[in-house]
Amino acid sequence: MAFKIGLLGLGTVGTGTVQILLNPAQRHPLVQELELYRVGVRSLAKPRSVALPPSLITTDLDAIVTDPEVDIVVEVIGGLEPARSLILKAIAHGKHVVTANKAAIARYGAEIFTAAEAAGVYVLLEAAVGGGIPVIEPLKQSLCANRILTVTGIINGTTNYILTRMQTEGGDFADILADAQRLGYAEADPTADVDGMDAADKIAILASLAFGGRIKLPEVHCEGIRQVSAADIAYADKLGFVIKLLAVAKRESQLPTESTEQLQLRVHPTLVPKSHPLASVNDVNNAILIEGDPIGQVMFFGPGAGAGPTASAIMADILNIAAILKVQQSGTVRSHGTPVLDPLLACSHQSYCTIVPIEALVTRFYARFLTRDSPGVIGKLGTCFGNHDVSLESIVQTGLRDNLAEIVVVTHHVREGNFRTALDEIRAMEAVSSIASTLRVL
Ligand SMILES: NC(=O)C1=CN([C@@H]2O[C@H](COP(=O)(O)OP(=O)(O)OC[C@H]3O[C@@H](n4cnc5c(N)ncnc54)[C@H](OP(=O)(O)O)[C@@H]3O)[C@@H](O)[C@H]2O)C=CC1
Ligand SMILES: N[C@@H](CC=O)C(=O)O
Ligand code: NA
Repeated sequence: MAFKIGLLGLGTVGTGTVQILLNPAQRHPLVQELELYRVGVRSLAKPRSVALPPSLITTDLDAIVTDPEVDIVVEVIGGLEPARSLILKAIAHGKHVVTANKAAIARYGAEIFTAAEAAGVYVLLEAAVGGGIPVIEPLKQSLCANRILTVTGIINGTTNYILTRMQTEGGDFADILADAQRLGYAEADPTADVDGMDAADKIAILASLAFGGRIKLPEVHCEGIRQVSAADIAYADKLGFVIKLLAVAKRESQLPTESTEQLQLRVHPTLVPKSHPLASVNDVNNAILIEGDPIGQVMFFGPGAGAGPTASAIMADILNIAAILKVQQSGTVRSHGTPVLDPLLACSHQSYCTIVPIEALVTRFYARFLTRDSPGVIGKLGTCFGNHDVSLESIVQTGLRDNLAEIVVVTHHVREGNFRTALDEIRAMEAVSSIASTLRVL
């Protein structure tokens, strides 16, 4: 008997998923036991790049998630509503759910997973982070014996694509973003990509899995790439760095004996040393570097967006569920009432993680100043930083821009609050025209 799939959405990811479902040859034999039963869309009139019988397609998505015949609902419509309500309704009707929707999971994960636990169904989301890269399942299963210390990732394909092209060809931001949209990488509203919110959603999901607690999304510090200029990219290059939008989740207390469990959780453009493994992750590729005890460092790398890669992750989740259903059907697993869920696949956190405020963060910074070209300015900047306990690794005048001296500073590890206070004082100095940019350094 085939497992029936109710697919919500036939856009980039939905189409990629249908292409796999309709072409099972040379894939896992279980793919042949899946039946594309209904497909929900917004517009029946829209031309589709996959040929499906019109009777399969409907605009009544409610009817799909409540249909007693459907075993697995695949939600790839995106956005918050009606995605959230449809997922909850599917769960209430005993359906397992597969979703790529990091925005909905990062905001409503607590509600969704609590409902799934009560109903005894799985909600799987491999496609939601890192597109085609297997990272959710490895975190839940292959790495589950580790104490995770840090998760550092390039987890937005659109911004990595934009930064890579700005770096290599110095192209125009708007043109490159339009290319990312055309290639199906960007969200329906690309603001979420460009301003870091998409990466914030994803790091919240990864942190929850890595550190075993729920995350309040507004506590994730989030900066996007709009302020990254061609000048910063050029200076970073001269100093031996590339600029990447990094998402970081880090346990503050590295010792298991320390009682307070606090996390750093942040997304921001970062100067990454060219020798670092994340520096060479280019274009739409994503990479997630995980440090755990006892494994050490392990990096997951691959295509972070696009139809085929994301559909690969969706299909992995569908097949995981189908495999469990098959075992249950064969009678080797008996369940009474609500089925018992596989604890490594399900998600049952109850408590919230504590996030450290960004002012308390200790990190390195790069800053670029435009000042009057007069004697003593570098000294004044250095003294001000020193007064606030901000130790400098380098301070150089790089040249003149618009008749102003351009001074670039790289700090040692400093407390963010101290650095910001020093900047406030520097901004008020008569000789300082502007602080053109500040970026963190890995
Ligand atoms: N694109 C990518 O590379 C990746 C996307 N994701 C996630 O996957 C999800 C889907 O993304 P993507 O495929 O790019 O999105 P698209 O915009 O390409 O497709 C969305 C699909 O959902 C349908 N849809 C949207 N809203 C409704 C609604 N209210 N009622 C009925 N149907 C609706 C649309 O119908 P119609 O076709 O009729 O307009 C369309 O078929 C998102 O959550 C996204 O974040 C995750 C990883 C990578
Ligand atoms: N818009 C996202 C798509 C995948 O999650 C991205 O660019 O990474
Ligand atoms: Na993934």
